[in-house]
Amino acid sequence: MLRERPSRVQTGHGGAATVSAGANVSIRIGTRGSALAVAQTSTVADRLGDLAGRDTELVRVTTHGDVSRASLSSLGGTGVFAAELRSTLLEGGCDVAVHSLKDLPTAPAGGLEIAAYPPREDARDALCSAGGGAGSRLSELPAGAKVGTGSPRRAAQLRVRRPDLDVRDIRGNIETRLRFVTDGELDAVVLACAGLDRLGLAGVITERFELDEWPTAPGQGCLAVEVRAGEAIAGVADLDDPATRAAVTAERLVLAALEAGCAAPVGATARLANGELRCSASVYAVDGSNVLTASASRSVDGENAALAAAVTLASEVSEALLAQGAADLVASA
Ligand SMILES: NCc1[nH]cc(CCC(=O)O)c1CC(=O)O
Repeated sequence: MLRERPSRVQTGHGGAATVSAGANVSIRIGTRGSALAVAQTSTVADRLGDLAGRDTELVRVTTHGDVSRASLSSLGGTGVFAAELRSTLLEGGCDVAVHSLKDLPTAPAGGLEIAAYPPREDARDALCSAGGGAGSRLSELPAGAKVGTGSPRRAAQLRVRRPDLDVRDIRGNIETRLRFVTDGELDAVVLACAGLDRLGLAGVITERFELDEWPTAPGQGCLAVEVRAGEAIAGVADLDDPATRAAVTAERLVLAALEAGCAAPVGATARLANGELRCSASVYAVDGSNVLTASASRSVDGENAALAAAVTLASEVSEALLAQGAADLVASA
C-alpha cells in the first residue's frame, strides 16, 4: 500500500476561546491530498472548529486512488479512494476523517462510523464543454464529439442521450480532466457540480443535468464525517443534516441491495422535501442499450420517520429494479 508520510497543516480556530477539557489540543482531521479533498475538508474543519471551540489541523493522506494511473473501472471502484484514509483513522493518525460519500463503499468499515452527513450540495452532474458557460450543451455538441468520463454510469447516460458520441475513458483529478477540454483533446467532460462548485470552478460548467433525467452516484454532493466507533468528538454530531442523512441513506441502500459498487452503472436520487421522502434509481447497460428505472415515495413525520422511510423506500426501489433484471446489468458492467 502506498502512503506518504501524512503532512500537517495547522488551521487556526477563529471563534471565541471556550474553556473545556482538551481545548488546547487540536482536532486532527484526515483528508485525501487532492485540491478538492483539501478544499472540502477545510470547510468542515472551520465549521467543526467553531462548533467545538477547538483548533483543527488537517492530516493529508495520499491514497492509492490518487496515484494510480489505471482507469477507475479497472481499479474495481469500491473503496480505492477511502481505504488509506480509513486506516489512518483506525490507527489513530487522525481523530476524524472527511470523505466524499460517493467514494465510500456501502459496507460499514469495522471499527468506524459515519458520525455526520453535512448539508448536501448540488448532487447534479455537469457538462463542461469547450468555451465554458458559453459552450455547447449536450444536445448541441457536434455528431461524433469526444466526451470524457471515467465513470461507467456517466458513459452509459451519455450513450443513452447521444448514441453518436465518442465516449472516452479518462482518469485524473478535476483539474486534469478539465485540461483535456482546454487542450482541445476532448470536446467536453462530465464532472460532479459539487466538486466544481467547491473549487470555485462553476464558470466552466455549460449544463447541469436535472436529476430526474440524469440521476447521479448515490451520495454524490455529500460529505461523510467518519470517526472511530463509539468515540464521540464534541461538535461532530452538530455537523449532521438529518434530511441529507435520510436521502443519502436511501440512495446507498439501493446501491447495496443491487450489490453494486461506486463505479457501477447505477444512478440514484432521493430528497426529503415538504414532508415527503422520494427516491428513484436507474441501472444502465454501459453501452446505453438498456435503462431500468424505479421510484417510490413516502410521507414522513419527523427525522426518525425519515430514516425508517429511507430503508423501506430503498427496498421497494431495489426490488422493482431487480424484478426488471438489474442484477444482469450490474454483473455485465
Ligand atoms: N470520484 C471522484 C469524486 N468524488 C467526489 C467527487 C465530486 C464531489 C462529490 O460528489 O461530493 C468526485 C469528482 C467527480 O465525480 O467529478
